Amino acid sequence: MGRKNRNVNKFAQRKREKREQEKNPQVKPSGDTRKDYEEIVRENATFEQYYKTQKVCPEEEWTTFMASLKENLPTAFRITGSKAEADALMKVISSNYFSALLNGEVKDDGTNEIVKPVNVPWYPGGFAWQVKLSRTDIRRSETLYKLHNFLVAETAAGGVSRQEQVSMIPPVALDVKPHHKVLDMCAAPGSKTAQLIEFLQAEEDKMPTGFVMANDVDNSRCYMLVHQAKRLNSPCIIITNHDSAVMPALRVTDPQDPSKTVPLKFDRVLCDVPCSGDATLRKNPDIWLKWSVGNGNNLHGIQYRILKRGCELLAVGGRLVYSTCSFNPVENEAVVARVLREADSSLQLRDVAGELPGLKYIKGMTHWRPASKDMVFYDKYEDVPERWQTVVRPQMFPPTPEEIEKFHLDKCIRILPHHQDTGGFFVAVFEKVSPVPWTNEKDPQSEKSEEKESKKEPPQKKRRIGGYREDPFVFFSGDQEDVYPSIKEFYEMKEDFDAKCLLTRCYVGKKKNIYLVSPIVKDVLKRNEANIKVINTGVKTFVRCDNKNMTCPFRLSQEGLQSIIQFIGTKRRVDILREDLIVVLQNDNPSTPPDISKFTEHTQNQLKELATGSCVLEYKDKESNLRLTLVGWRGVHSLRAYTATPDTVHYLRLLGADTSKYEVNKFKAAEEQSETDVSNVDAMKVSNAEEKQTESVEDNEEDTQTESIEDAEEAQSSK
Ligand SMILES: C[S@@+](CC[C@H](N)C(=O)[O-])C[C@H]1O[C@@H](n2cnc3c(N)ncnc32)[C@H](O)[C@@H]1O
Repeated sequence: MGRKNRNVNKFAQRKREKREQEKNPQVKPSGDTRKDYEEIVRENATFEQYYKTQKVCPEEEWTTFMASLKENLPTAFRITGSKAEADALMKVISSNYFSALLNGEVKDDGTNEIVKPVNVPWYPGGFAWQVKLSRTDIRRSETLYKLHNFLVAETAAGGVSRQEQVSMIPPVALDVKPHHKVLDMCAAPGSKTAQLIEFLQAEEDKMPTGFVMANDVDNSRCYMLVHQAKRLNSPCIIITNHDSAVMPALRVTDPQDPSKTVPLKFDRVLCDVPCSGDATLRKNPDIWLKWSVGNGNNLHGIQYRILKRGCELLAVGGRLVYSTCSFNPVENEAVVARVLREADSSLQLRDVAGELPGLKYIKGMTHWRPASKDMVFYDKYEDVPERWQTVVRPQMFPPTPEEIEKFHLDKCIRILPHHQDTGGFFVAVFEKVSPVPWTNEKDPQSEKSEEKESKKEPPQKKRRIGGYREDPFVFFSGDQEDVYPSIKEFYEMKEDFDAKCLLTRCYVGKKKNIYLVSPIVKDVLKRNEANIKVINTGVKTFVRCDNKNMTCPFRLSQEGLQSIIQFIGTKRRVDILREDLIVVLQNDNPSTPPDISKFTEHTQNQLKELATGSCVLEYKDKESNLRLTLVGWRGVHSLRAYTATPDTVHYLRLLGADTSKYEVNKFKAAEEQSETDVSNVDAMKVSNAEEKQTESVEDNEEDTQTESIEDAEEAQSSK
């Protein structure tokens, strides 16, 4: 029997498939079951019997509950970025991309009702939207081609995150602030991690003092997290690859005495655990075919162990969210109750309904009946036949009347699909009021042994982690570092910038990219080198560009600009006017950058004083407070921006400029193709296949686009 290879490189596999598909558009990429989904009979008698018995839904709502589960899932998305940027994008969406929907031009296929976009009431800032159309509906509608293009491009630029509405709840319930140390225990593919980072970075212009550690046991899925982190350009994220049930104990510098360390405890922990996923039936209809009562039973153990470890790593006074996309009380309340039972009042459930205004839900359950695979239900463990006793465990049973009083499981939140036309979801919010009794959190002896552990010598060469070779993380030694003095001089780096937070990914050889991490991230990495498997960290801040008439061999990188700009002096900054920035962005062909004579006198005067090379283009709209900062390049006679295409379009949109050259109407394109003797049907097929491909990878695949564009531009400008 062949052994399952956990370490298949899914990105490489997808790229191979993409190449295959370009040759033959009829070939479906692996995992693309969308067409099959339309053919799936959305029924499962065992599923119905199980959940009817559990009473997961009030009896009078059962028919609506089941009917809703059989419908396709609406599309939901969030607007990201700073408040001013998100406000500007909201305006653009309402006036340009929602116009067909707001004008009542789009109707629901089934009910023929007019489809209107719904603002999600409980999402902070009103930045989340839901439209009662599936992704496929939007993709296939000519009326909505602009909205579709917008969603795809803005997802790539990081202006929008497409995410199921209910999946947005845990990070909001976690209430993350910029100073929090946050652990996301089961993070991949990373939609919630992205939200955590957004909340952490809520204060524009300030580097957060907290950080997010995003962990996943699956090595290849960790690279989906790398993609998310890259979109958000954060110096405050560490991606790790551990079984979170045995997540290592980490240490940080003692703030009272920097010569010592203290255990790292997290202010916020997210346990979005692996689950049977049966509340995602609307998005994943194949679950109708394979649902079994055994799935939930089998997952209870690992869910409990992850939650328990999360509670250990949580700081006293901190908050932990446990969530699943399952309806099953064995995966939900039973896990919560099991940990509360062991916690002996050190943990308490918190009622967060008030923090999610307008969210419809039902309260957590206090009674359920575990079942074995043969669909026999049990009221107590003693009734379970011996052959099922290793599967149906005593801890899966509901709490006693005394425990019901004590645990307050009714503070858990259950969302059913018909509540607000979403998938189902379960959320429990814990607060830690004292150390958990099963660990020796107060015992200095145990802390000492942990300290010894984390003081091991760092590995001197690349480590092999889960089958992949990870490049090392090599920190600068400050002003003594060979390349830093030229960077410091060229960009007039301020004295309070800690160059020791810069790092490269090689011990020897020419440094190509220089990354930046925040001081706390650096501390965590340095103090725990020997016992954490770090997959990625740091935001690309400087990129080598030799032969460019520059006294400094490094240009700025757009990814890291936001994090470093506060430390850059005035010499390399250009205060650019709106009309000039539009000229720069609209002339985005790197081989024909706009001539300096094309700009206003205001901008030209500054450029006269600016030596050739990398610079910062700064634009501020006084009325809206919208501030854009872009990496520019002052050529001998020209000025251009160093932005990848999705970012260019994003900035043009924010500036209210014309983006029509990027708004390809694939339906018109297909028509034109059919006129040139290509079958209309075939052209549409190709176009649809390409888009399916984009959609299937957009949330998952590493974003190589920015890199390749930057490389191409670099090649151009070094000519
Ligand atoms: C429900 S998904 C998480 C979704 C993610 N939080 C998001 O919002 O995108 C569960 C994840 O848990 C990971 N996982 C499963 N067992 C794990 C373990 N023992 N430790 C850490 N991660 C685990 C899986 O690889 C999977 O990526």
